[in-house]
Amino acid sequence: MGTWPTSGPAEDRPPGNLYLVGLMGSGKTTVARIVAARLGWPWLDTDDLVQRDAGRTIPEIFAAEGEAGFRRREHEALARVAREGGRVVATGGGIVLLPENRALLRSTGFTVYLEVPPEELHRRLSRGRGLASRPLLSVPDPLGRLRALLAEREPLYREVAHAVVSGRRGPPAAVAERVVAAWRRRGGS
Ligand SMILES: Nc1ncnc2c1ncn2[C@@H]1O[C@H](COP(=O)(O)OP(=O)(O)O)[C@@H](O)[C@H]1O
Ligand SMILES: O=C(O)C1=C[C@@H](OP(=O)(O)O)[C@@H](O)[C@H](O)C1
Ligand SMILES: [Mg+2]
Repeated sequence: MGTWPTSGPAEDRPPGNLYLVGLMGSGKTTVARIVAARLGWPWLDTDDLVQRDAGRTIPEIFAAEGEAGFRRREHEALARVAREGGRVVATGGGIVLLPENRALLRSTGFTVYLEVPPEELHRRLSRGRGLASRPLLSVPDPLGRLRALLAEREPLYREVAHAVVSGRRGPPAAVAERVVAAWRRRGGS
């Protein structure tokens, strides 16, 4: 973990972004909106940008272009957001797979890893379209897949994170408060 530029009063909207990373179901999309409301910043989700640009849903992009096509689009979305700055940014869980994305997350903002165990992710995503809307979890053993993804990605989340926050317990608003607290303490990690 490293430092992040801290010029200006603590509550100013900074030049960089506040990024949320973590596995599918860790609450990135839900928590980003609440953090943004608390800080008075705009927010966005790289998955929304990708879907808007493609004119297709994520399952449709995976079906038509494969995971590699999705990753290319996700990188383009992140690169654009990184140039603009000043937002709370929910990312997709696989954003850390590309080294160029990891470099952007390290250097263009403050990145928080929302840590949640796979069993809790599986519980959350088993409701509604949580599994069906995520192609990597549309498999016979989604919990096994989540465990495998965690083993592969956890070192990458830790590599990019300026702070690690538990997203396991409490409602989304409580998790958002932990993220805001980590952001206010930024610079010392
Ligand atoms: N702190 C939480 N406690 C319980 N459920 C949560 C929490 N945060 C998010 N969820 C639920 O988990 C599911 C996945 O959340 P989402 O924000 O889409 O995660 P991500 O963007 O990281 O995949 C949603 O149904 C959401 O309502
Ligand atoms: O972990 C992943 O590789 C993915 C996570 C998803 O976003 P969430 O993490 O918001 O579910 C979405 O980008 C896509 O289905 C791939
Ligand atoms: Mg999301």
